[in-house]
Amino acid sequence: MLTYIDVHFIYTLPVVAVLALITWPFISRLELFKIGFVCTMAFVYTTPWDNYIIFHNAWMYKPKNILAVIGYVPVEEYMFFVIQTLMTSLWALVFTRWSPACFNFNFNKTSYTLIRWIPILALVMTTIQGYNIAVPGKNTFYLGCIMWWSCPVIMFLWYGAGNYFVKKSTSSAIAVIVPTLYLCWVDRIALKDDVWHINEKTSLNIFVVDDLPFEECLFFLITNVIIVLGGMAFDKSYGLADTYTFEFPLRYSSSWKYYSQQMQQFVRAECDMSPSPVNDIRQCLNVLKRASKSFNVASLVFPAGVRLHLIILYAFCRVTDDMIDSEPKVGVKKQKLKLIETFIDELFADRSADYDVKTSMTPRKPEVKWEQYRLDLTDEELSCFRAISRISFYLPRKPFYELLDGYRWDVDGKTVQNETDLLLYSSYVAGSVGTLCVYVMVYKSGTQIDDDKRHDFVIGKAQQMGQVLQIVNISRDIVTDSETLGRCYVPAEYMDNAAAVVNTLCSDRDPWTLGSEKLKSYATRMIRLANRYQLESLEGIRYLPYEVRGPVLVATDIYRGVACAVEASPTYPRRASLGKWDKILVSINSLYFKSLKYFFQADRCKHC
Ligand SMILES: CC(C)=CCC/C(C)=C/CC/C(C)=C/CC/C(C)=C/[C@@H]1[C@@H](COP(=O)(O)OP(=O)(O)O)[C@]1(C)CC/C=C(\C)CC/C=C(\C)CCC=C(C)C
Repeated sequence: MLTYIDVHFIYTLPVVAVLALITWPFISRLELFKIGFVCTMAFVYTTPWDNYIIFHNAWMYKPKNILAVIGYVPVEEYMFFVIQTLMTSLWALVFTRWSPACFNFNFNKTSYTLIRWIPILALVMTTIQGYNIAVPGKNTFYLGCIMWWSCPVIMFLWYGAGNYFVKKSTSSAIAVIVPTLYLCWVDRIALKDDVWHINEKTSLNIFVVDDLPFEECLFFLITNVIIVLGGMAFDKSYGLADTYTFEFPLRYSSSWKYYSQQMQQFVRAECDMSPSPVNDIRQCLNVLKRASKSFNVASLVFPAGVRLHLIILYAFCRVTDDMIDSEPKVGVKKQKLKLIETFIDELFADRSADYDVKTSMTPRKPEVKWEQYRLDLTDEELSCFRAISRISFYLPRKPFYELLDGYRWDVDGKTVQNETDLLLYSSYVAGSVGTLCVYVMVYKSGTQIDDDKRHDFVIGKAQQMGQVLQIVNISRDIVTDSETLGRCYVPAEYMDNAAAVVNTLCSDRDPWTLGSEKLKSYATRMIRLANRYQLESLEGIRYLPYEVRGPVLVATDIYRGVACAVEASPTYPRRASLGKWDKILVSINSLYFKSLKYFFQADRCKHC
């Protein structure tokens, strides 16, 4: 004989536990706030209704099957409000987190208005109808109570997030239907075992399957719609703030100003906003997808806001790097470099120091003279420039100028004489990127590194990590750098006859004549150099916001997998890479297991 608490121990809590195990790496501060808020609202909104309905005997419990009663409701039922909300929210997280929120915005005014208002009209009528038929003692009582109780809250949520819910209809449907079917199945077991009993006098006595009244199915369906819609209301609001950084300038914090901004984000119809930032982000994502499978996969595990801004940062770095690399004429290369430099000067014209950032209440839009860029850039490049200009207010200027120093190195055709040169070049083009990634992750997680010593320590490690990845990149690309760019980053000190080898790689562009063995020996030596710094650089991870520690490890481990592929190959591979499944396995291992190490002793910093 089952009791109510048995139902939780056997059927609901284990499912929540499994879902929590699957989703914990994705539960960022914002996600935690969202789930906590939806659970609290579910509890507060359902408690009076449930007391009212049990008071009117719509359903009842045998005293021996429950632990205790508060008001008219068993404690296990109060637990149910929270457990169901947790279960459905975690399940929904698995299905709804993968595409950037802004891609689900509806910019068509007519369809937006129809999708917003027609269901609201229907819900108003259903509320009134529900109120009329919810007469205690009548067989429409339970149905009527569900109708008048649920419709107002759906109406409210639909106003802000209905269009978003519709745009994401497939994942919304999976998020709602699966937990509904599961809870109906559990309900049927409990009803059969008489854990609770639905009063035939206040129910329609229509059964969806034997022993399962229609109202019970409707109840689970509607409550799951409310939970999923509630979660999506947050996703849409967060998405608006991530996309329209100047219109919604406050980042996540527990302050009334932020909550009020969030309310504005919730009610704001995205069709009243410009679609241009979203189109730019789409272009940025195309750049990432085309250029780097590794970072594309890794980006998926970052919290949504961090991910979006990392994509923008990646795309800007990628297109500027390509602008220089893909141009054969040195003169034009120099002009392009100048153009990028002018843009960076304009972006950071208001800064007084290298690491001065503008994160105050209303970040100033940088004054960029777009006409010259419209003339000289492709549409895709222009999109990436516009996108970075929307997030540059919280980024420091120094790393951008370091990136320029790296590009200048290439334009000037400087050679890499020794490992010191290799490390310097790598710190310019990738150490700088590491610093910028830290600023994105800290700002978008709503945290800050207050302590100067700790800031310097973390930035140092991020730069080191960038250098490590760049050296791996160079070890992998000896052949492509030579064939496509006529360039060599292998330190001359590694070569027996440096002038001849550099000539073969840079002028003849014929790397294979050096022999696979020699190429592999250069690569292996550089990878050994990278390995020397790699472990050290990982020490910085534990001081990053907790929600990005696992994802950073995924990004760096996937990328470092390339080094293993080079080392494991018997000959020098043309372009070593990890297969799709290897990337997935590395991600799972880094996210769920290896990252655990960085969650402990986070505050015992030996170095700062
Ligand atoms: C997840 C995600 C989207 C991350 C984006 C990271 C980012 C902004 C990368 C910019 C990459 C870029 C195009 C830079 C221009 C210079 C360059 C070519 C650098 C090389 C990158 C390789 O990119 P590529 O497009 O060639 O990729 P494929 O090889 O084709 O797959 C680099 C090797 C640099 C990469 C360096 C980083 C990502 C910095 C790593 C450091 C951190 C994430 C900070 C970690 C923090 C601590 C405290 C350790």
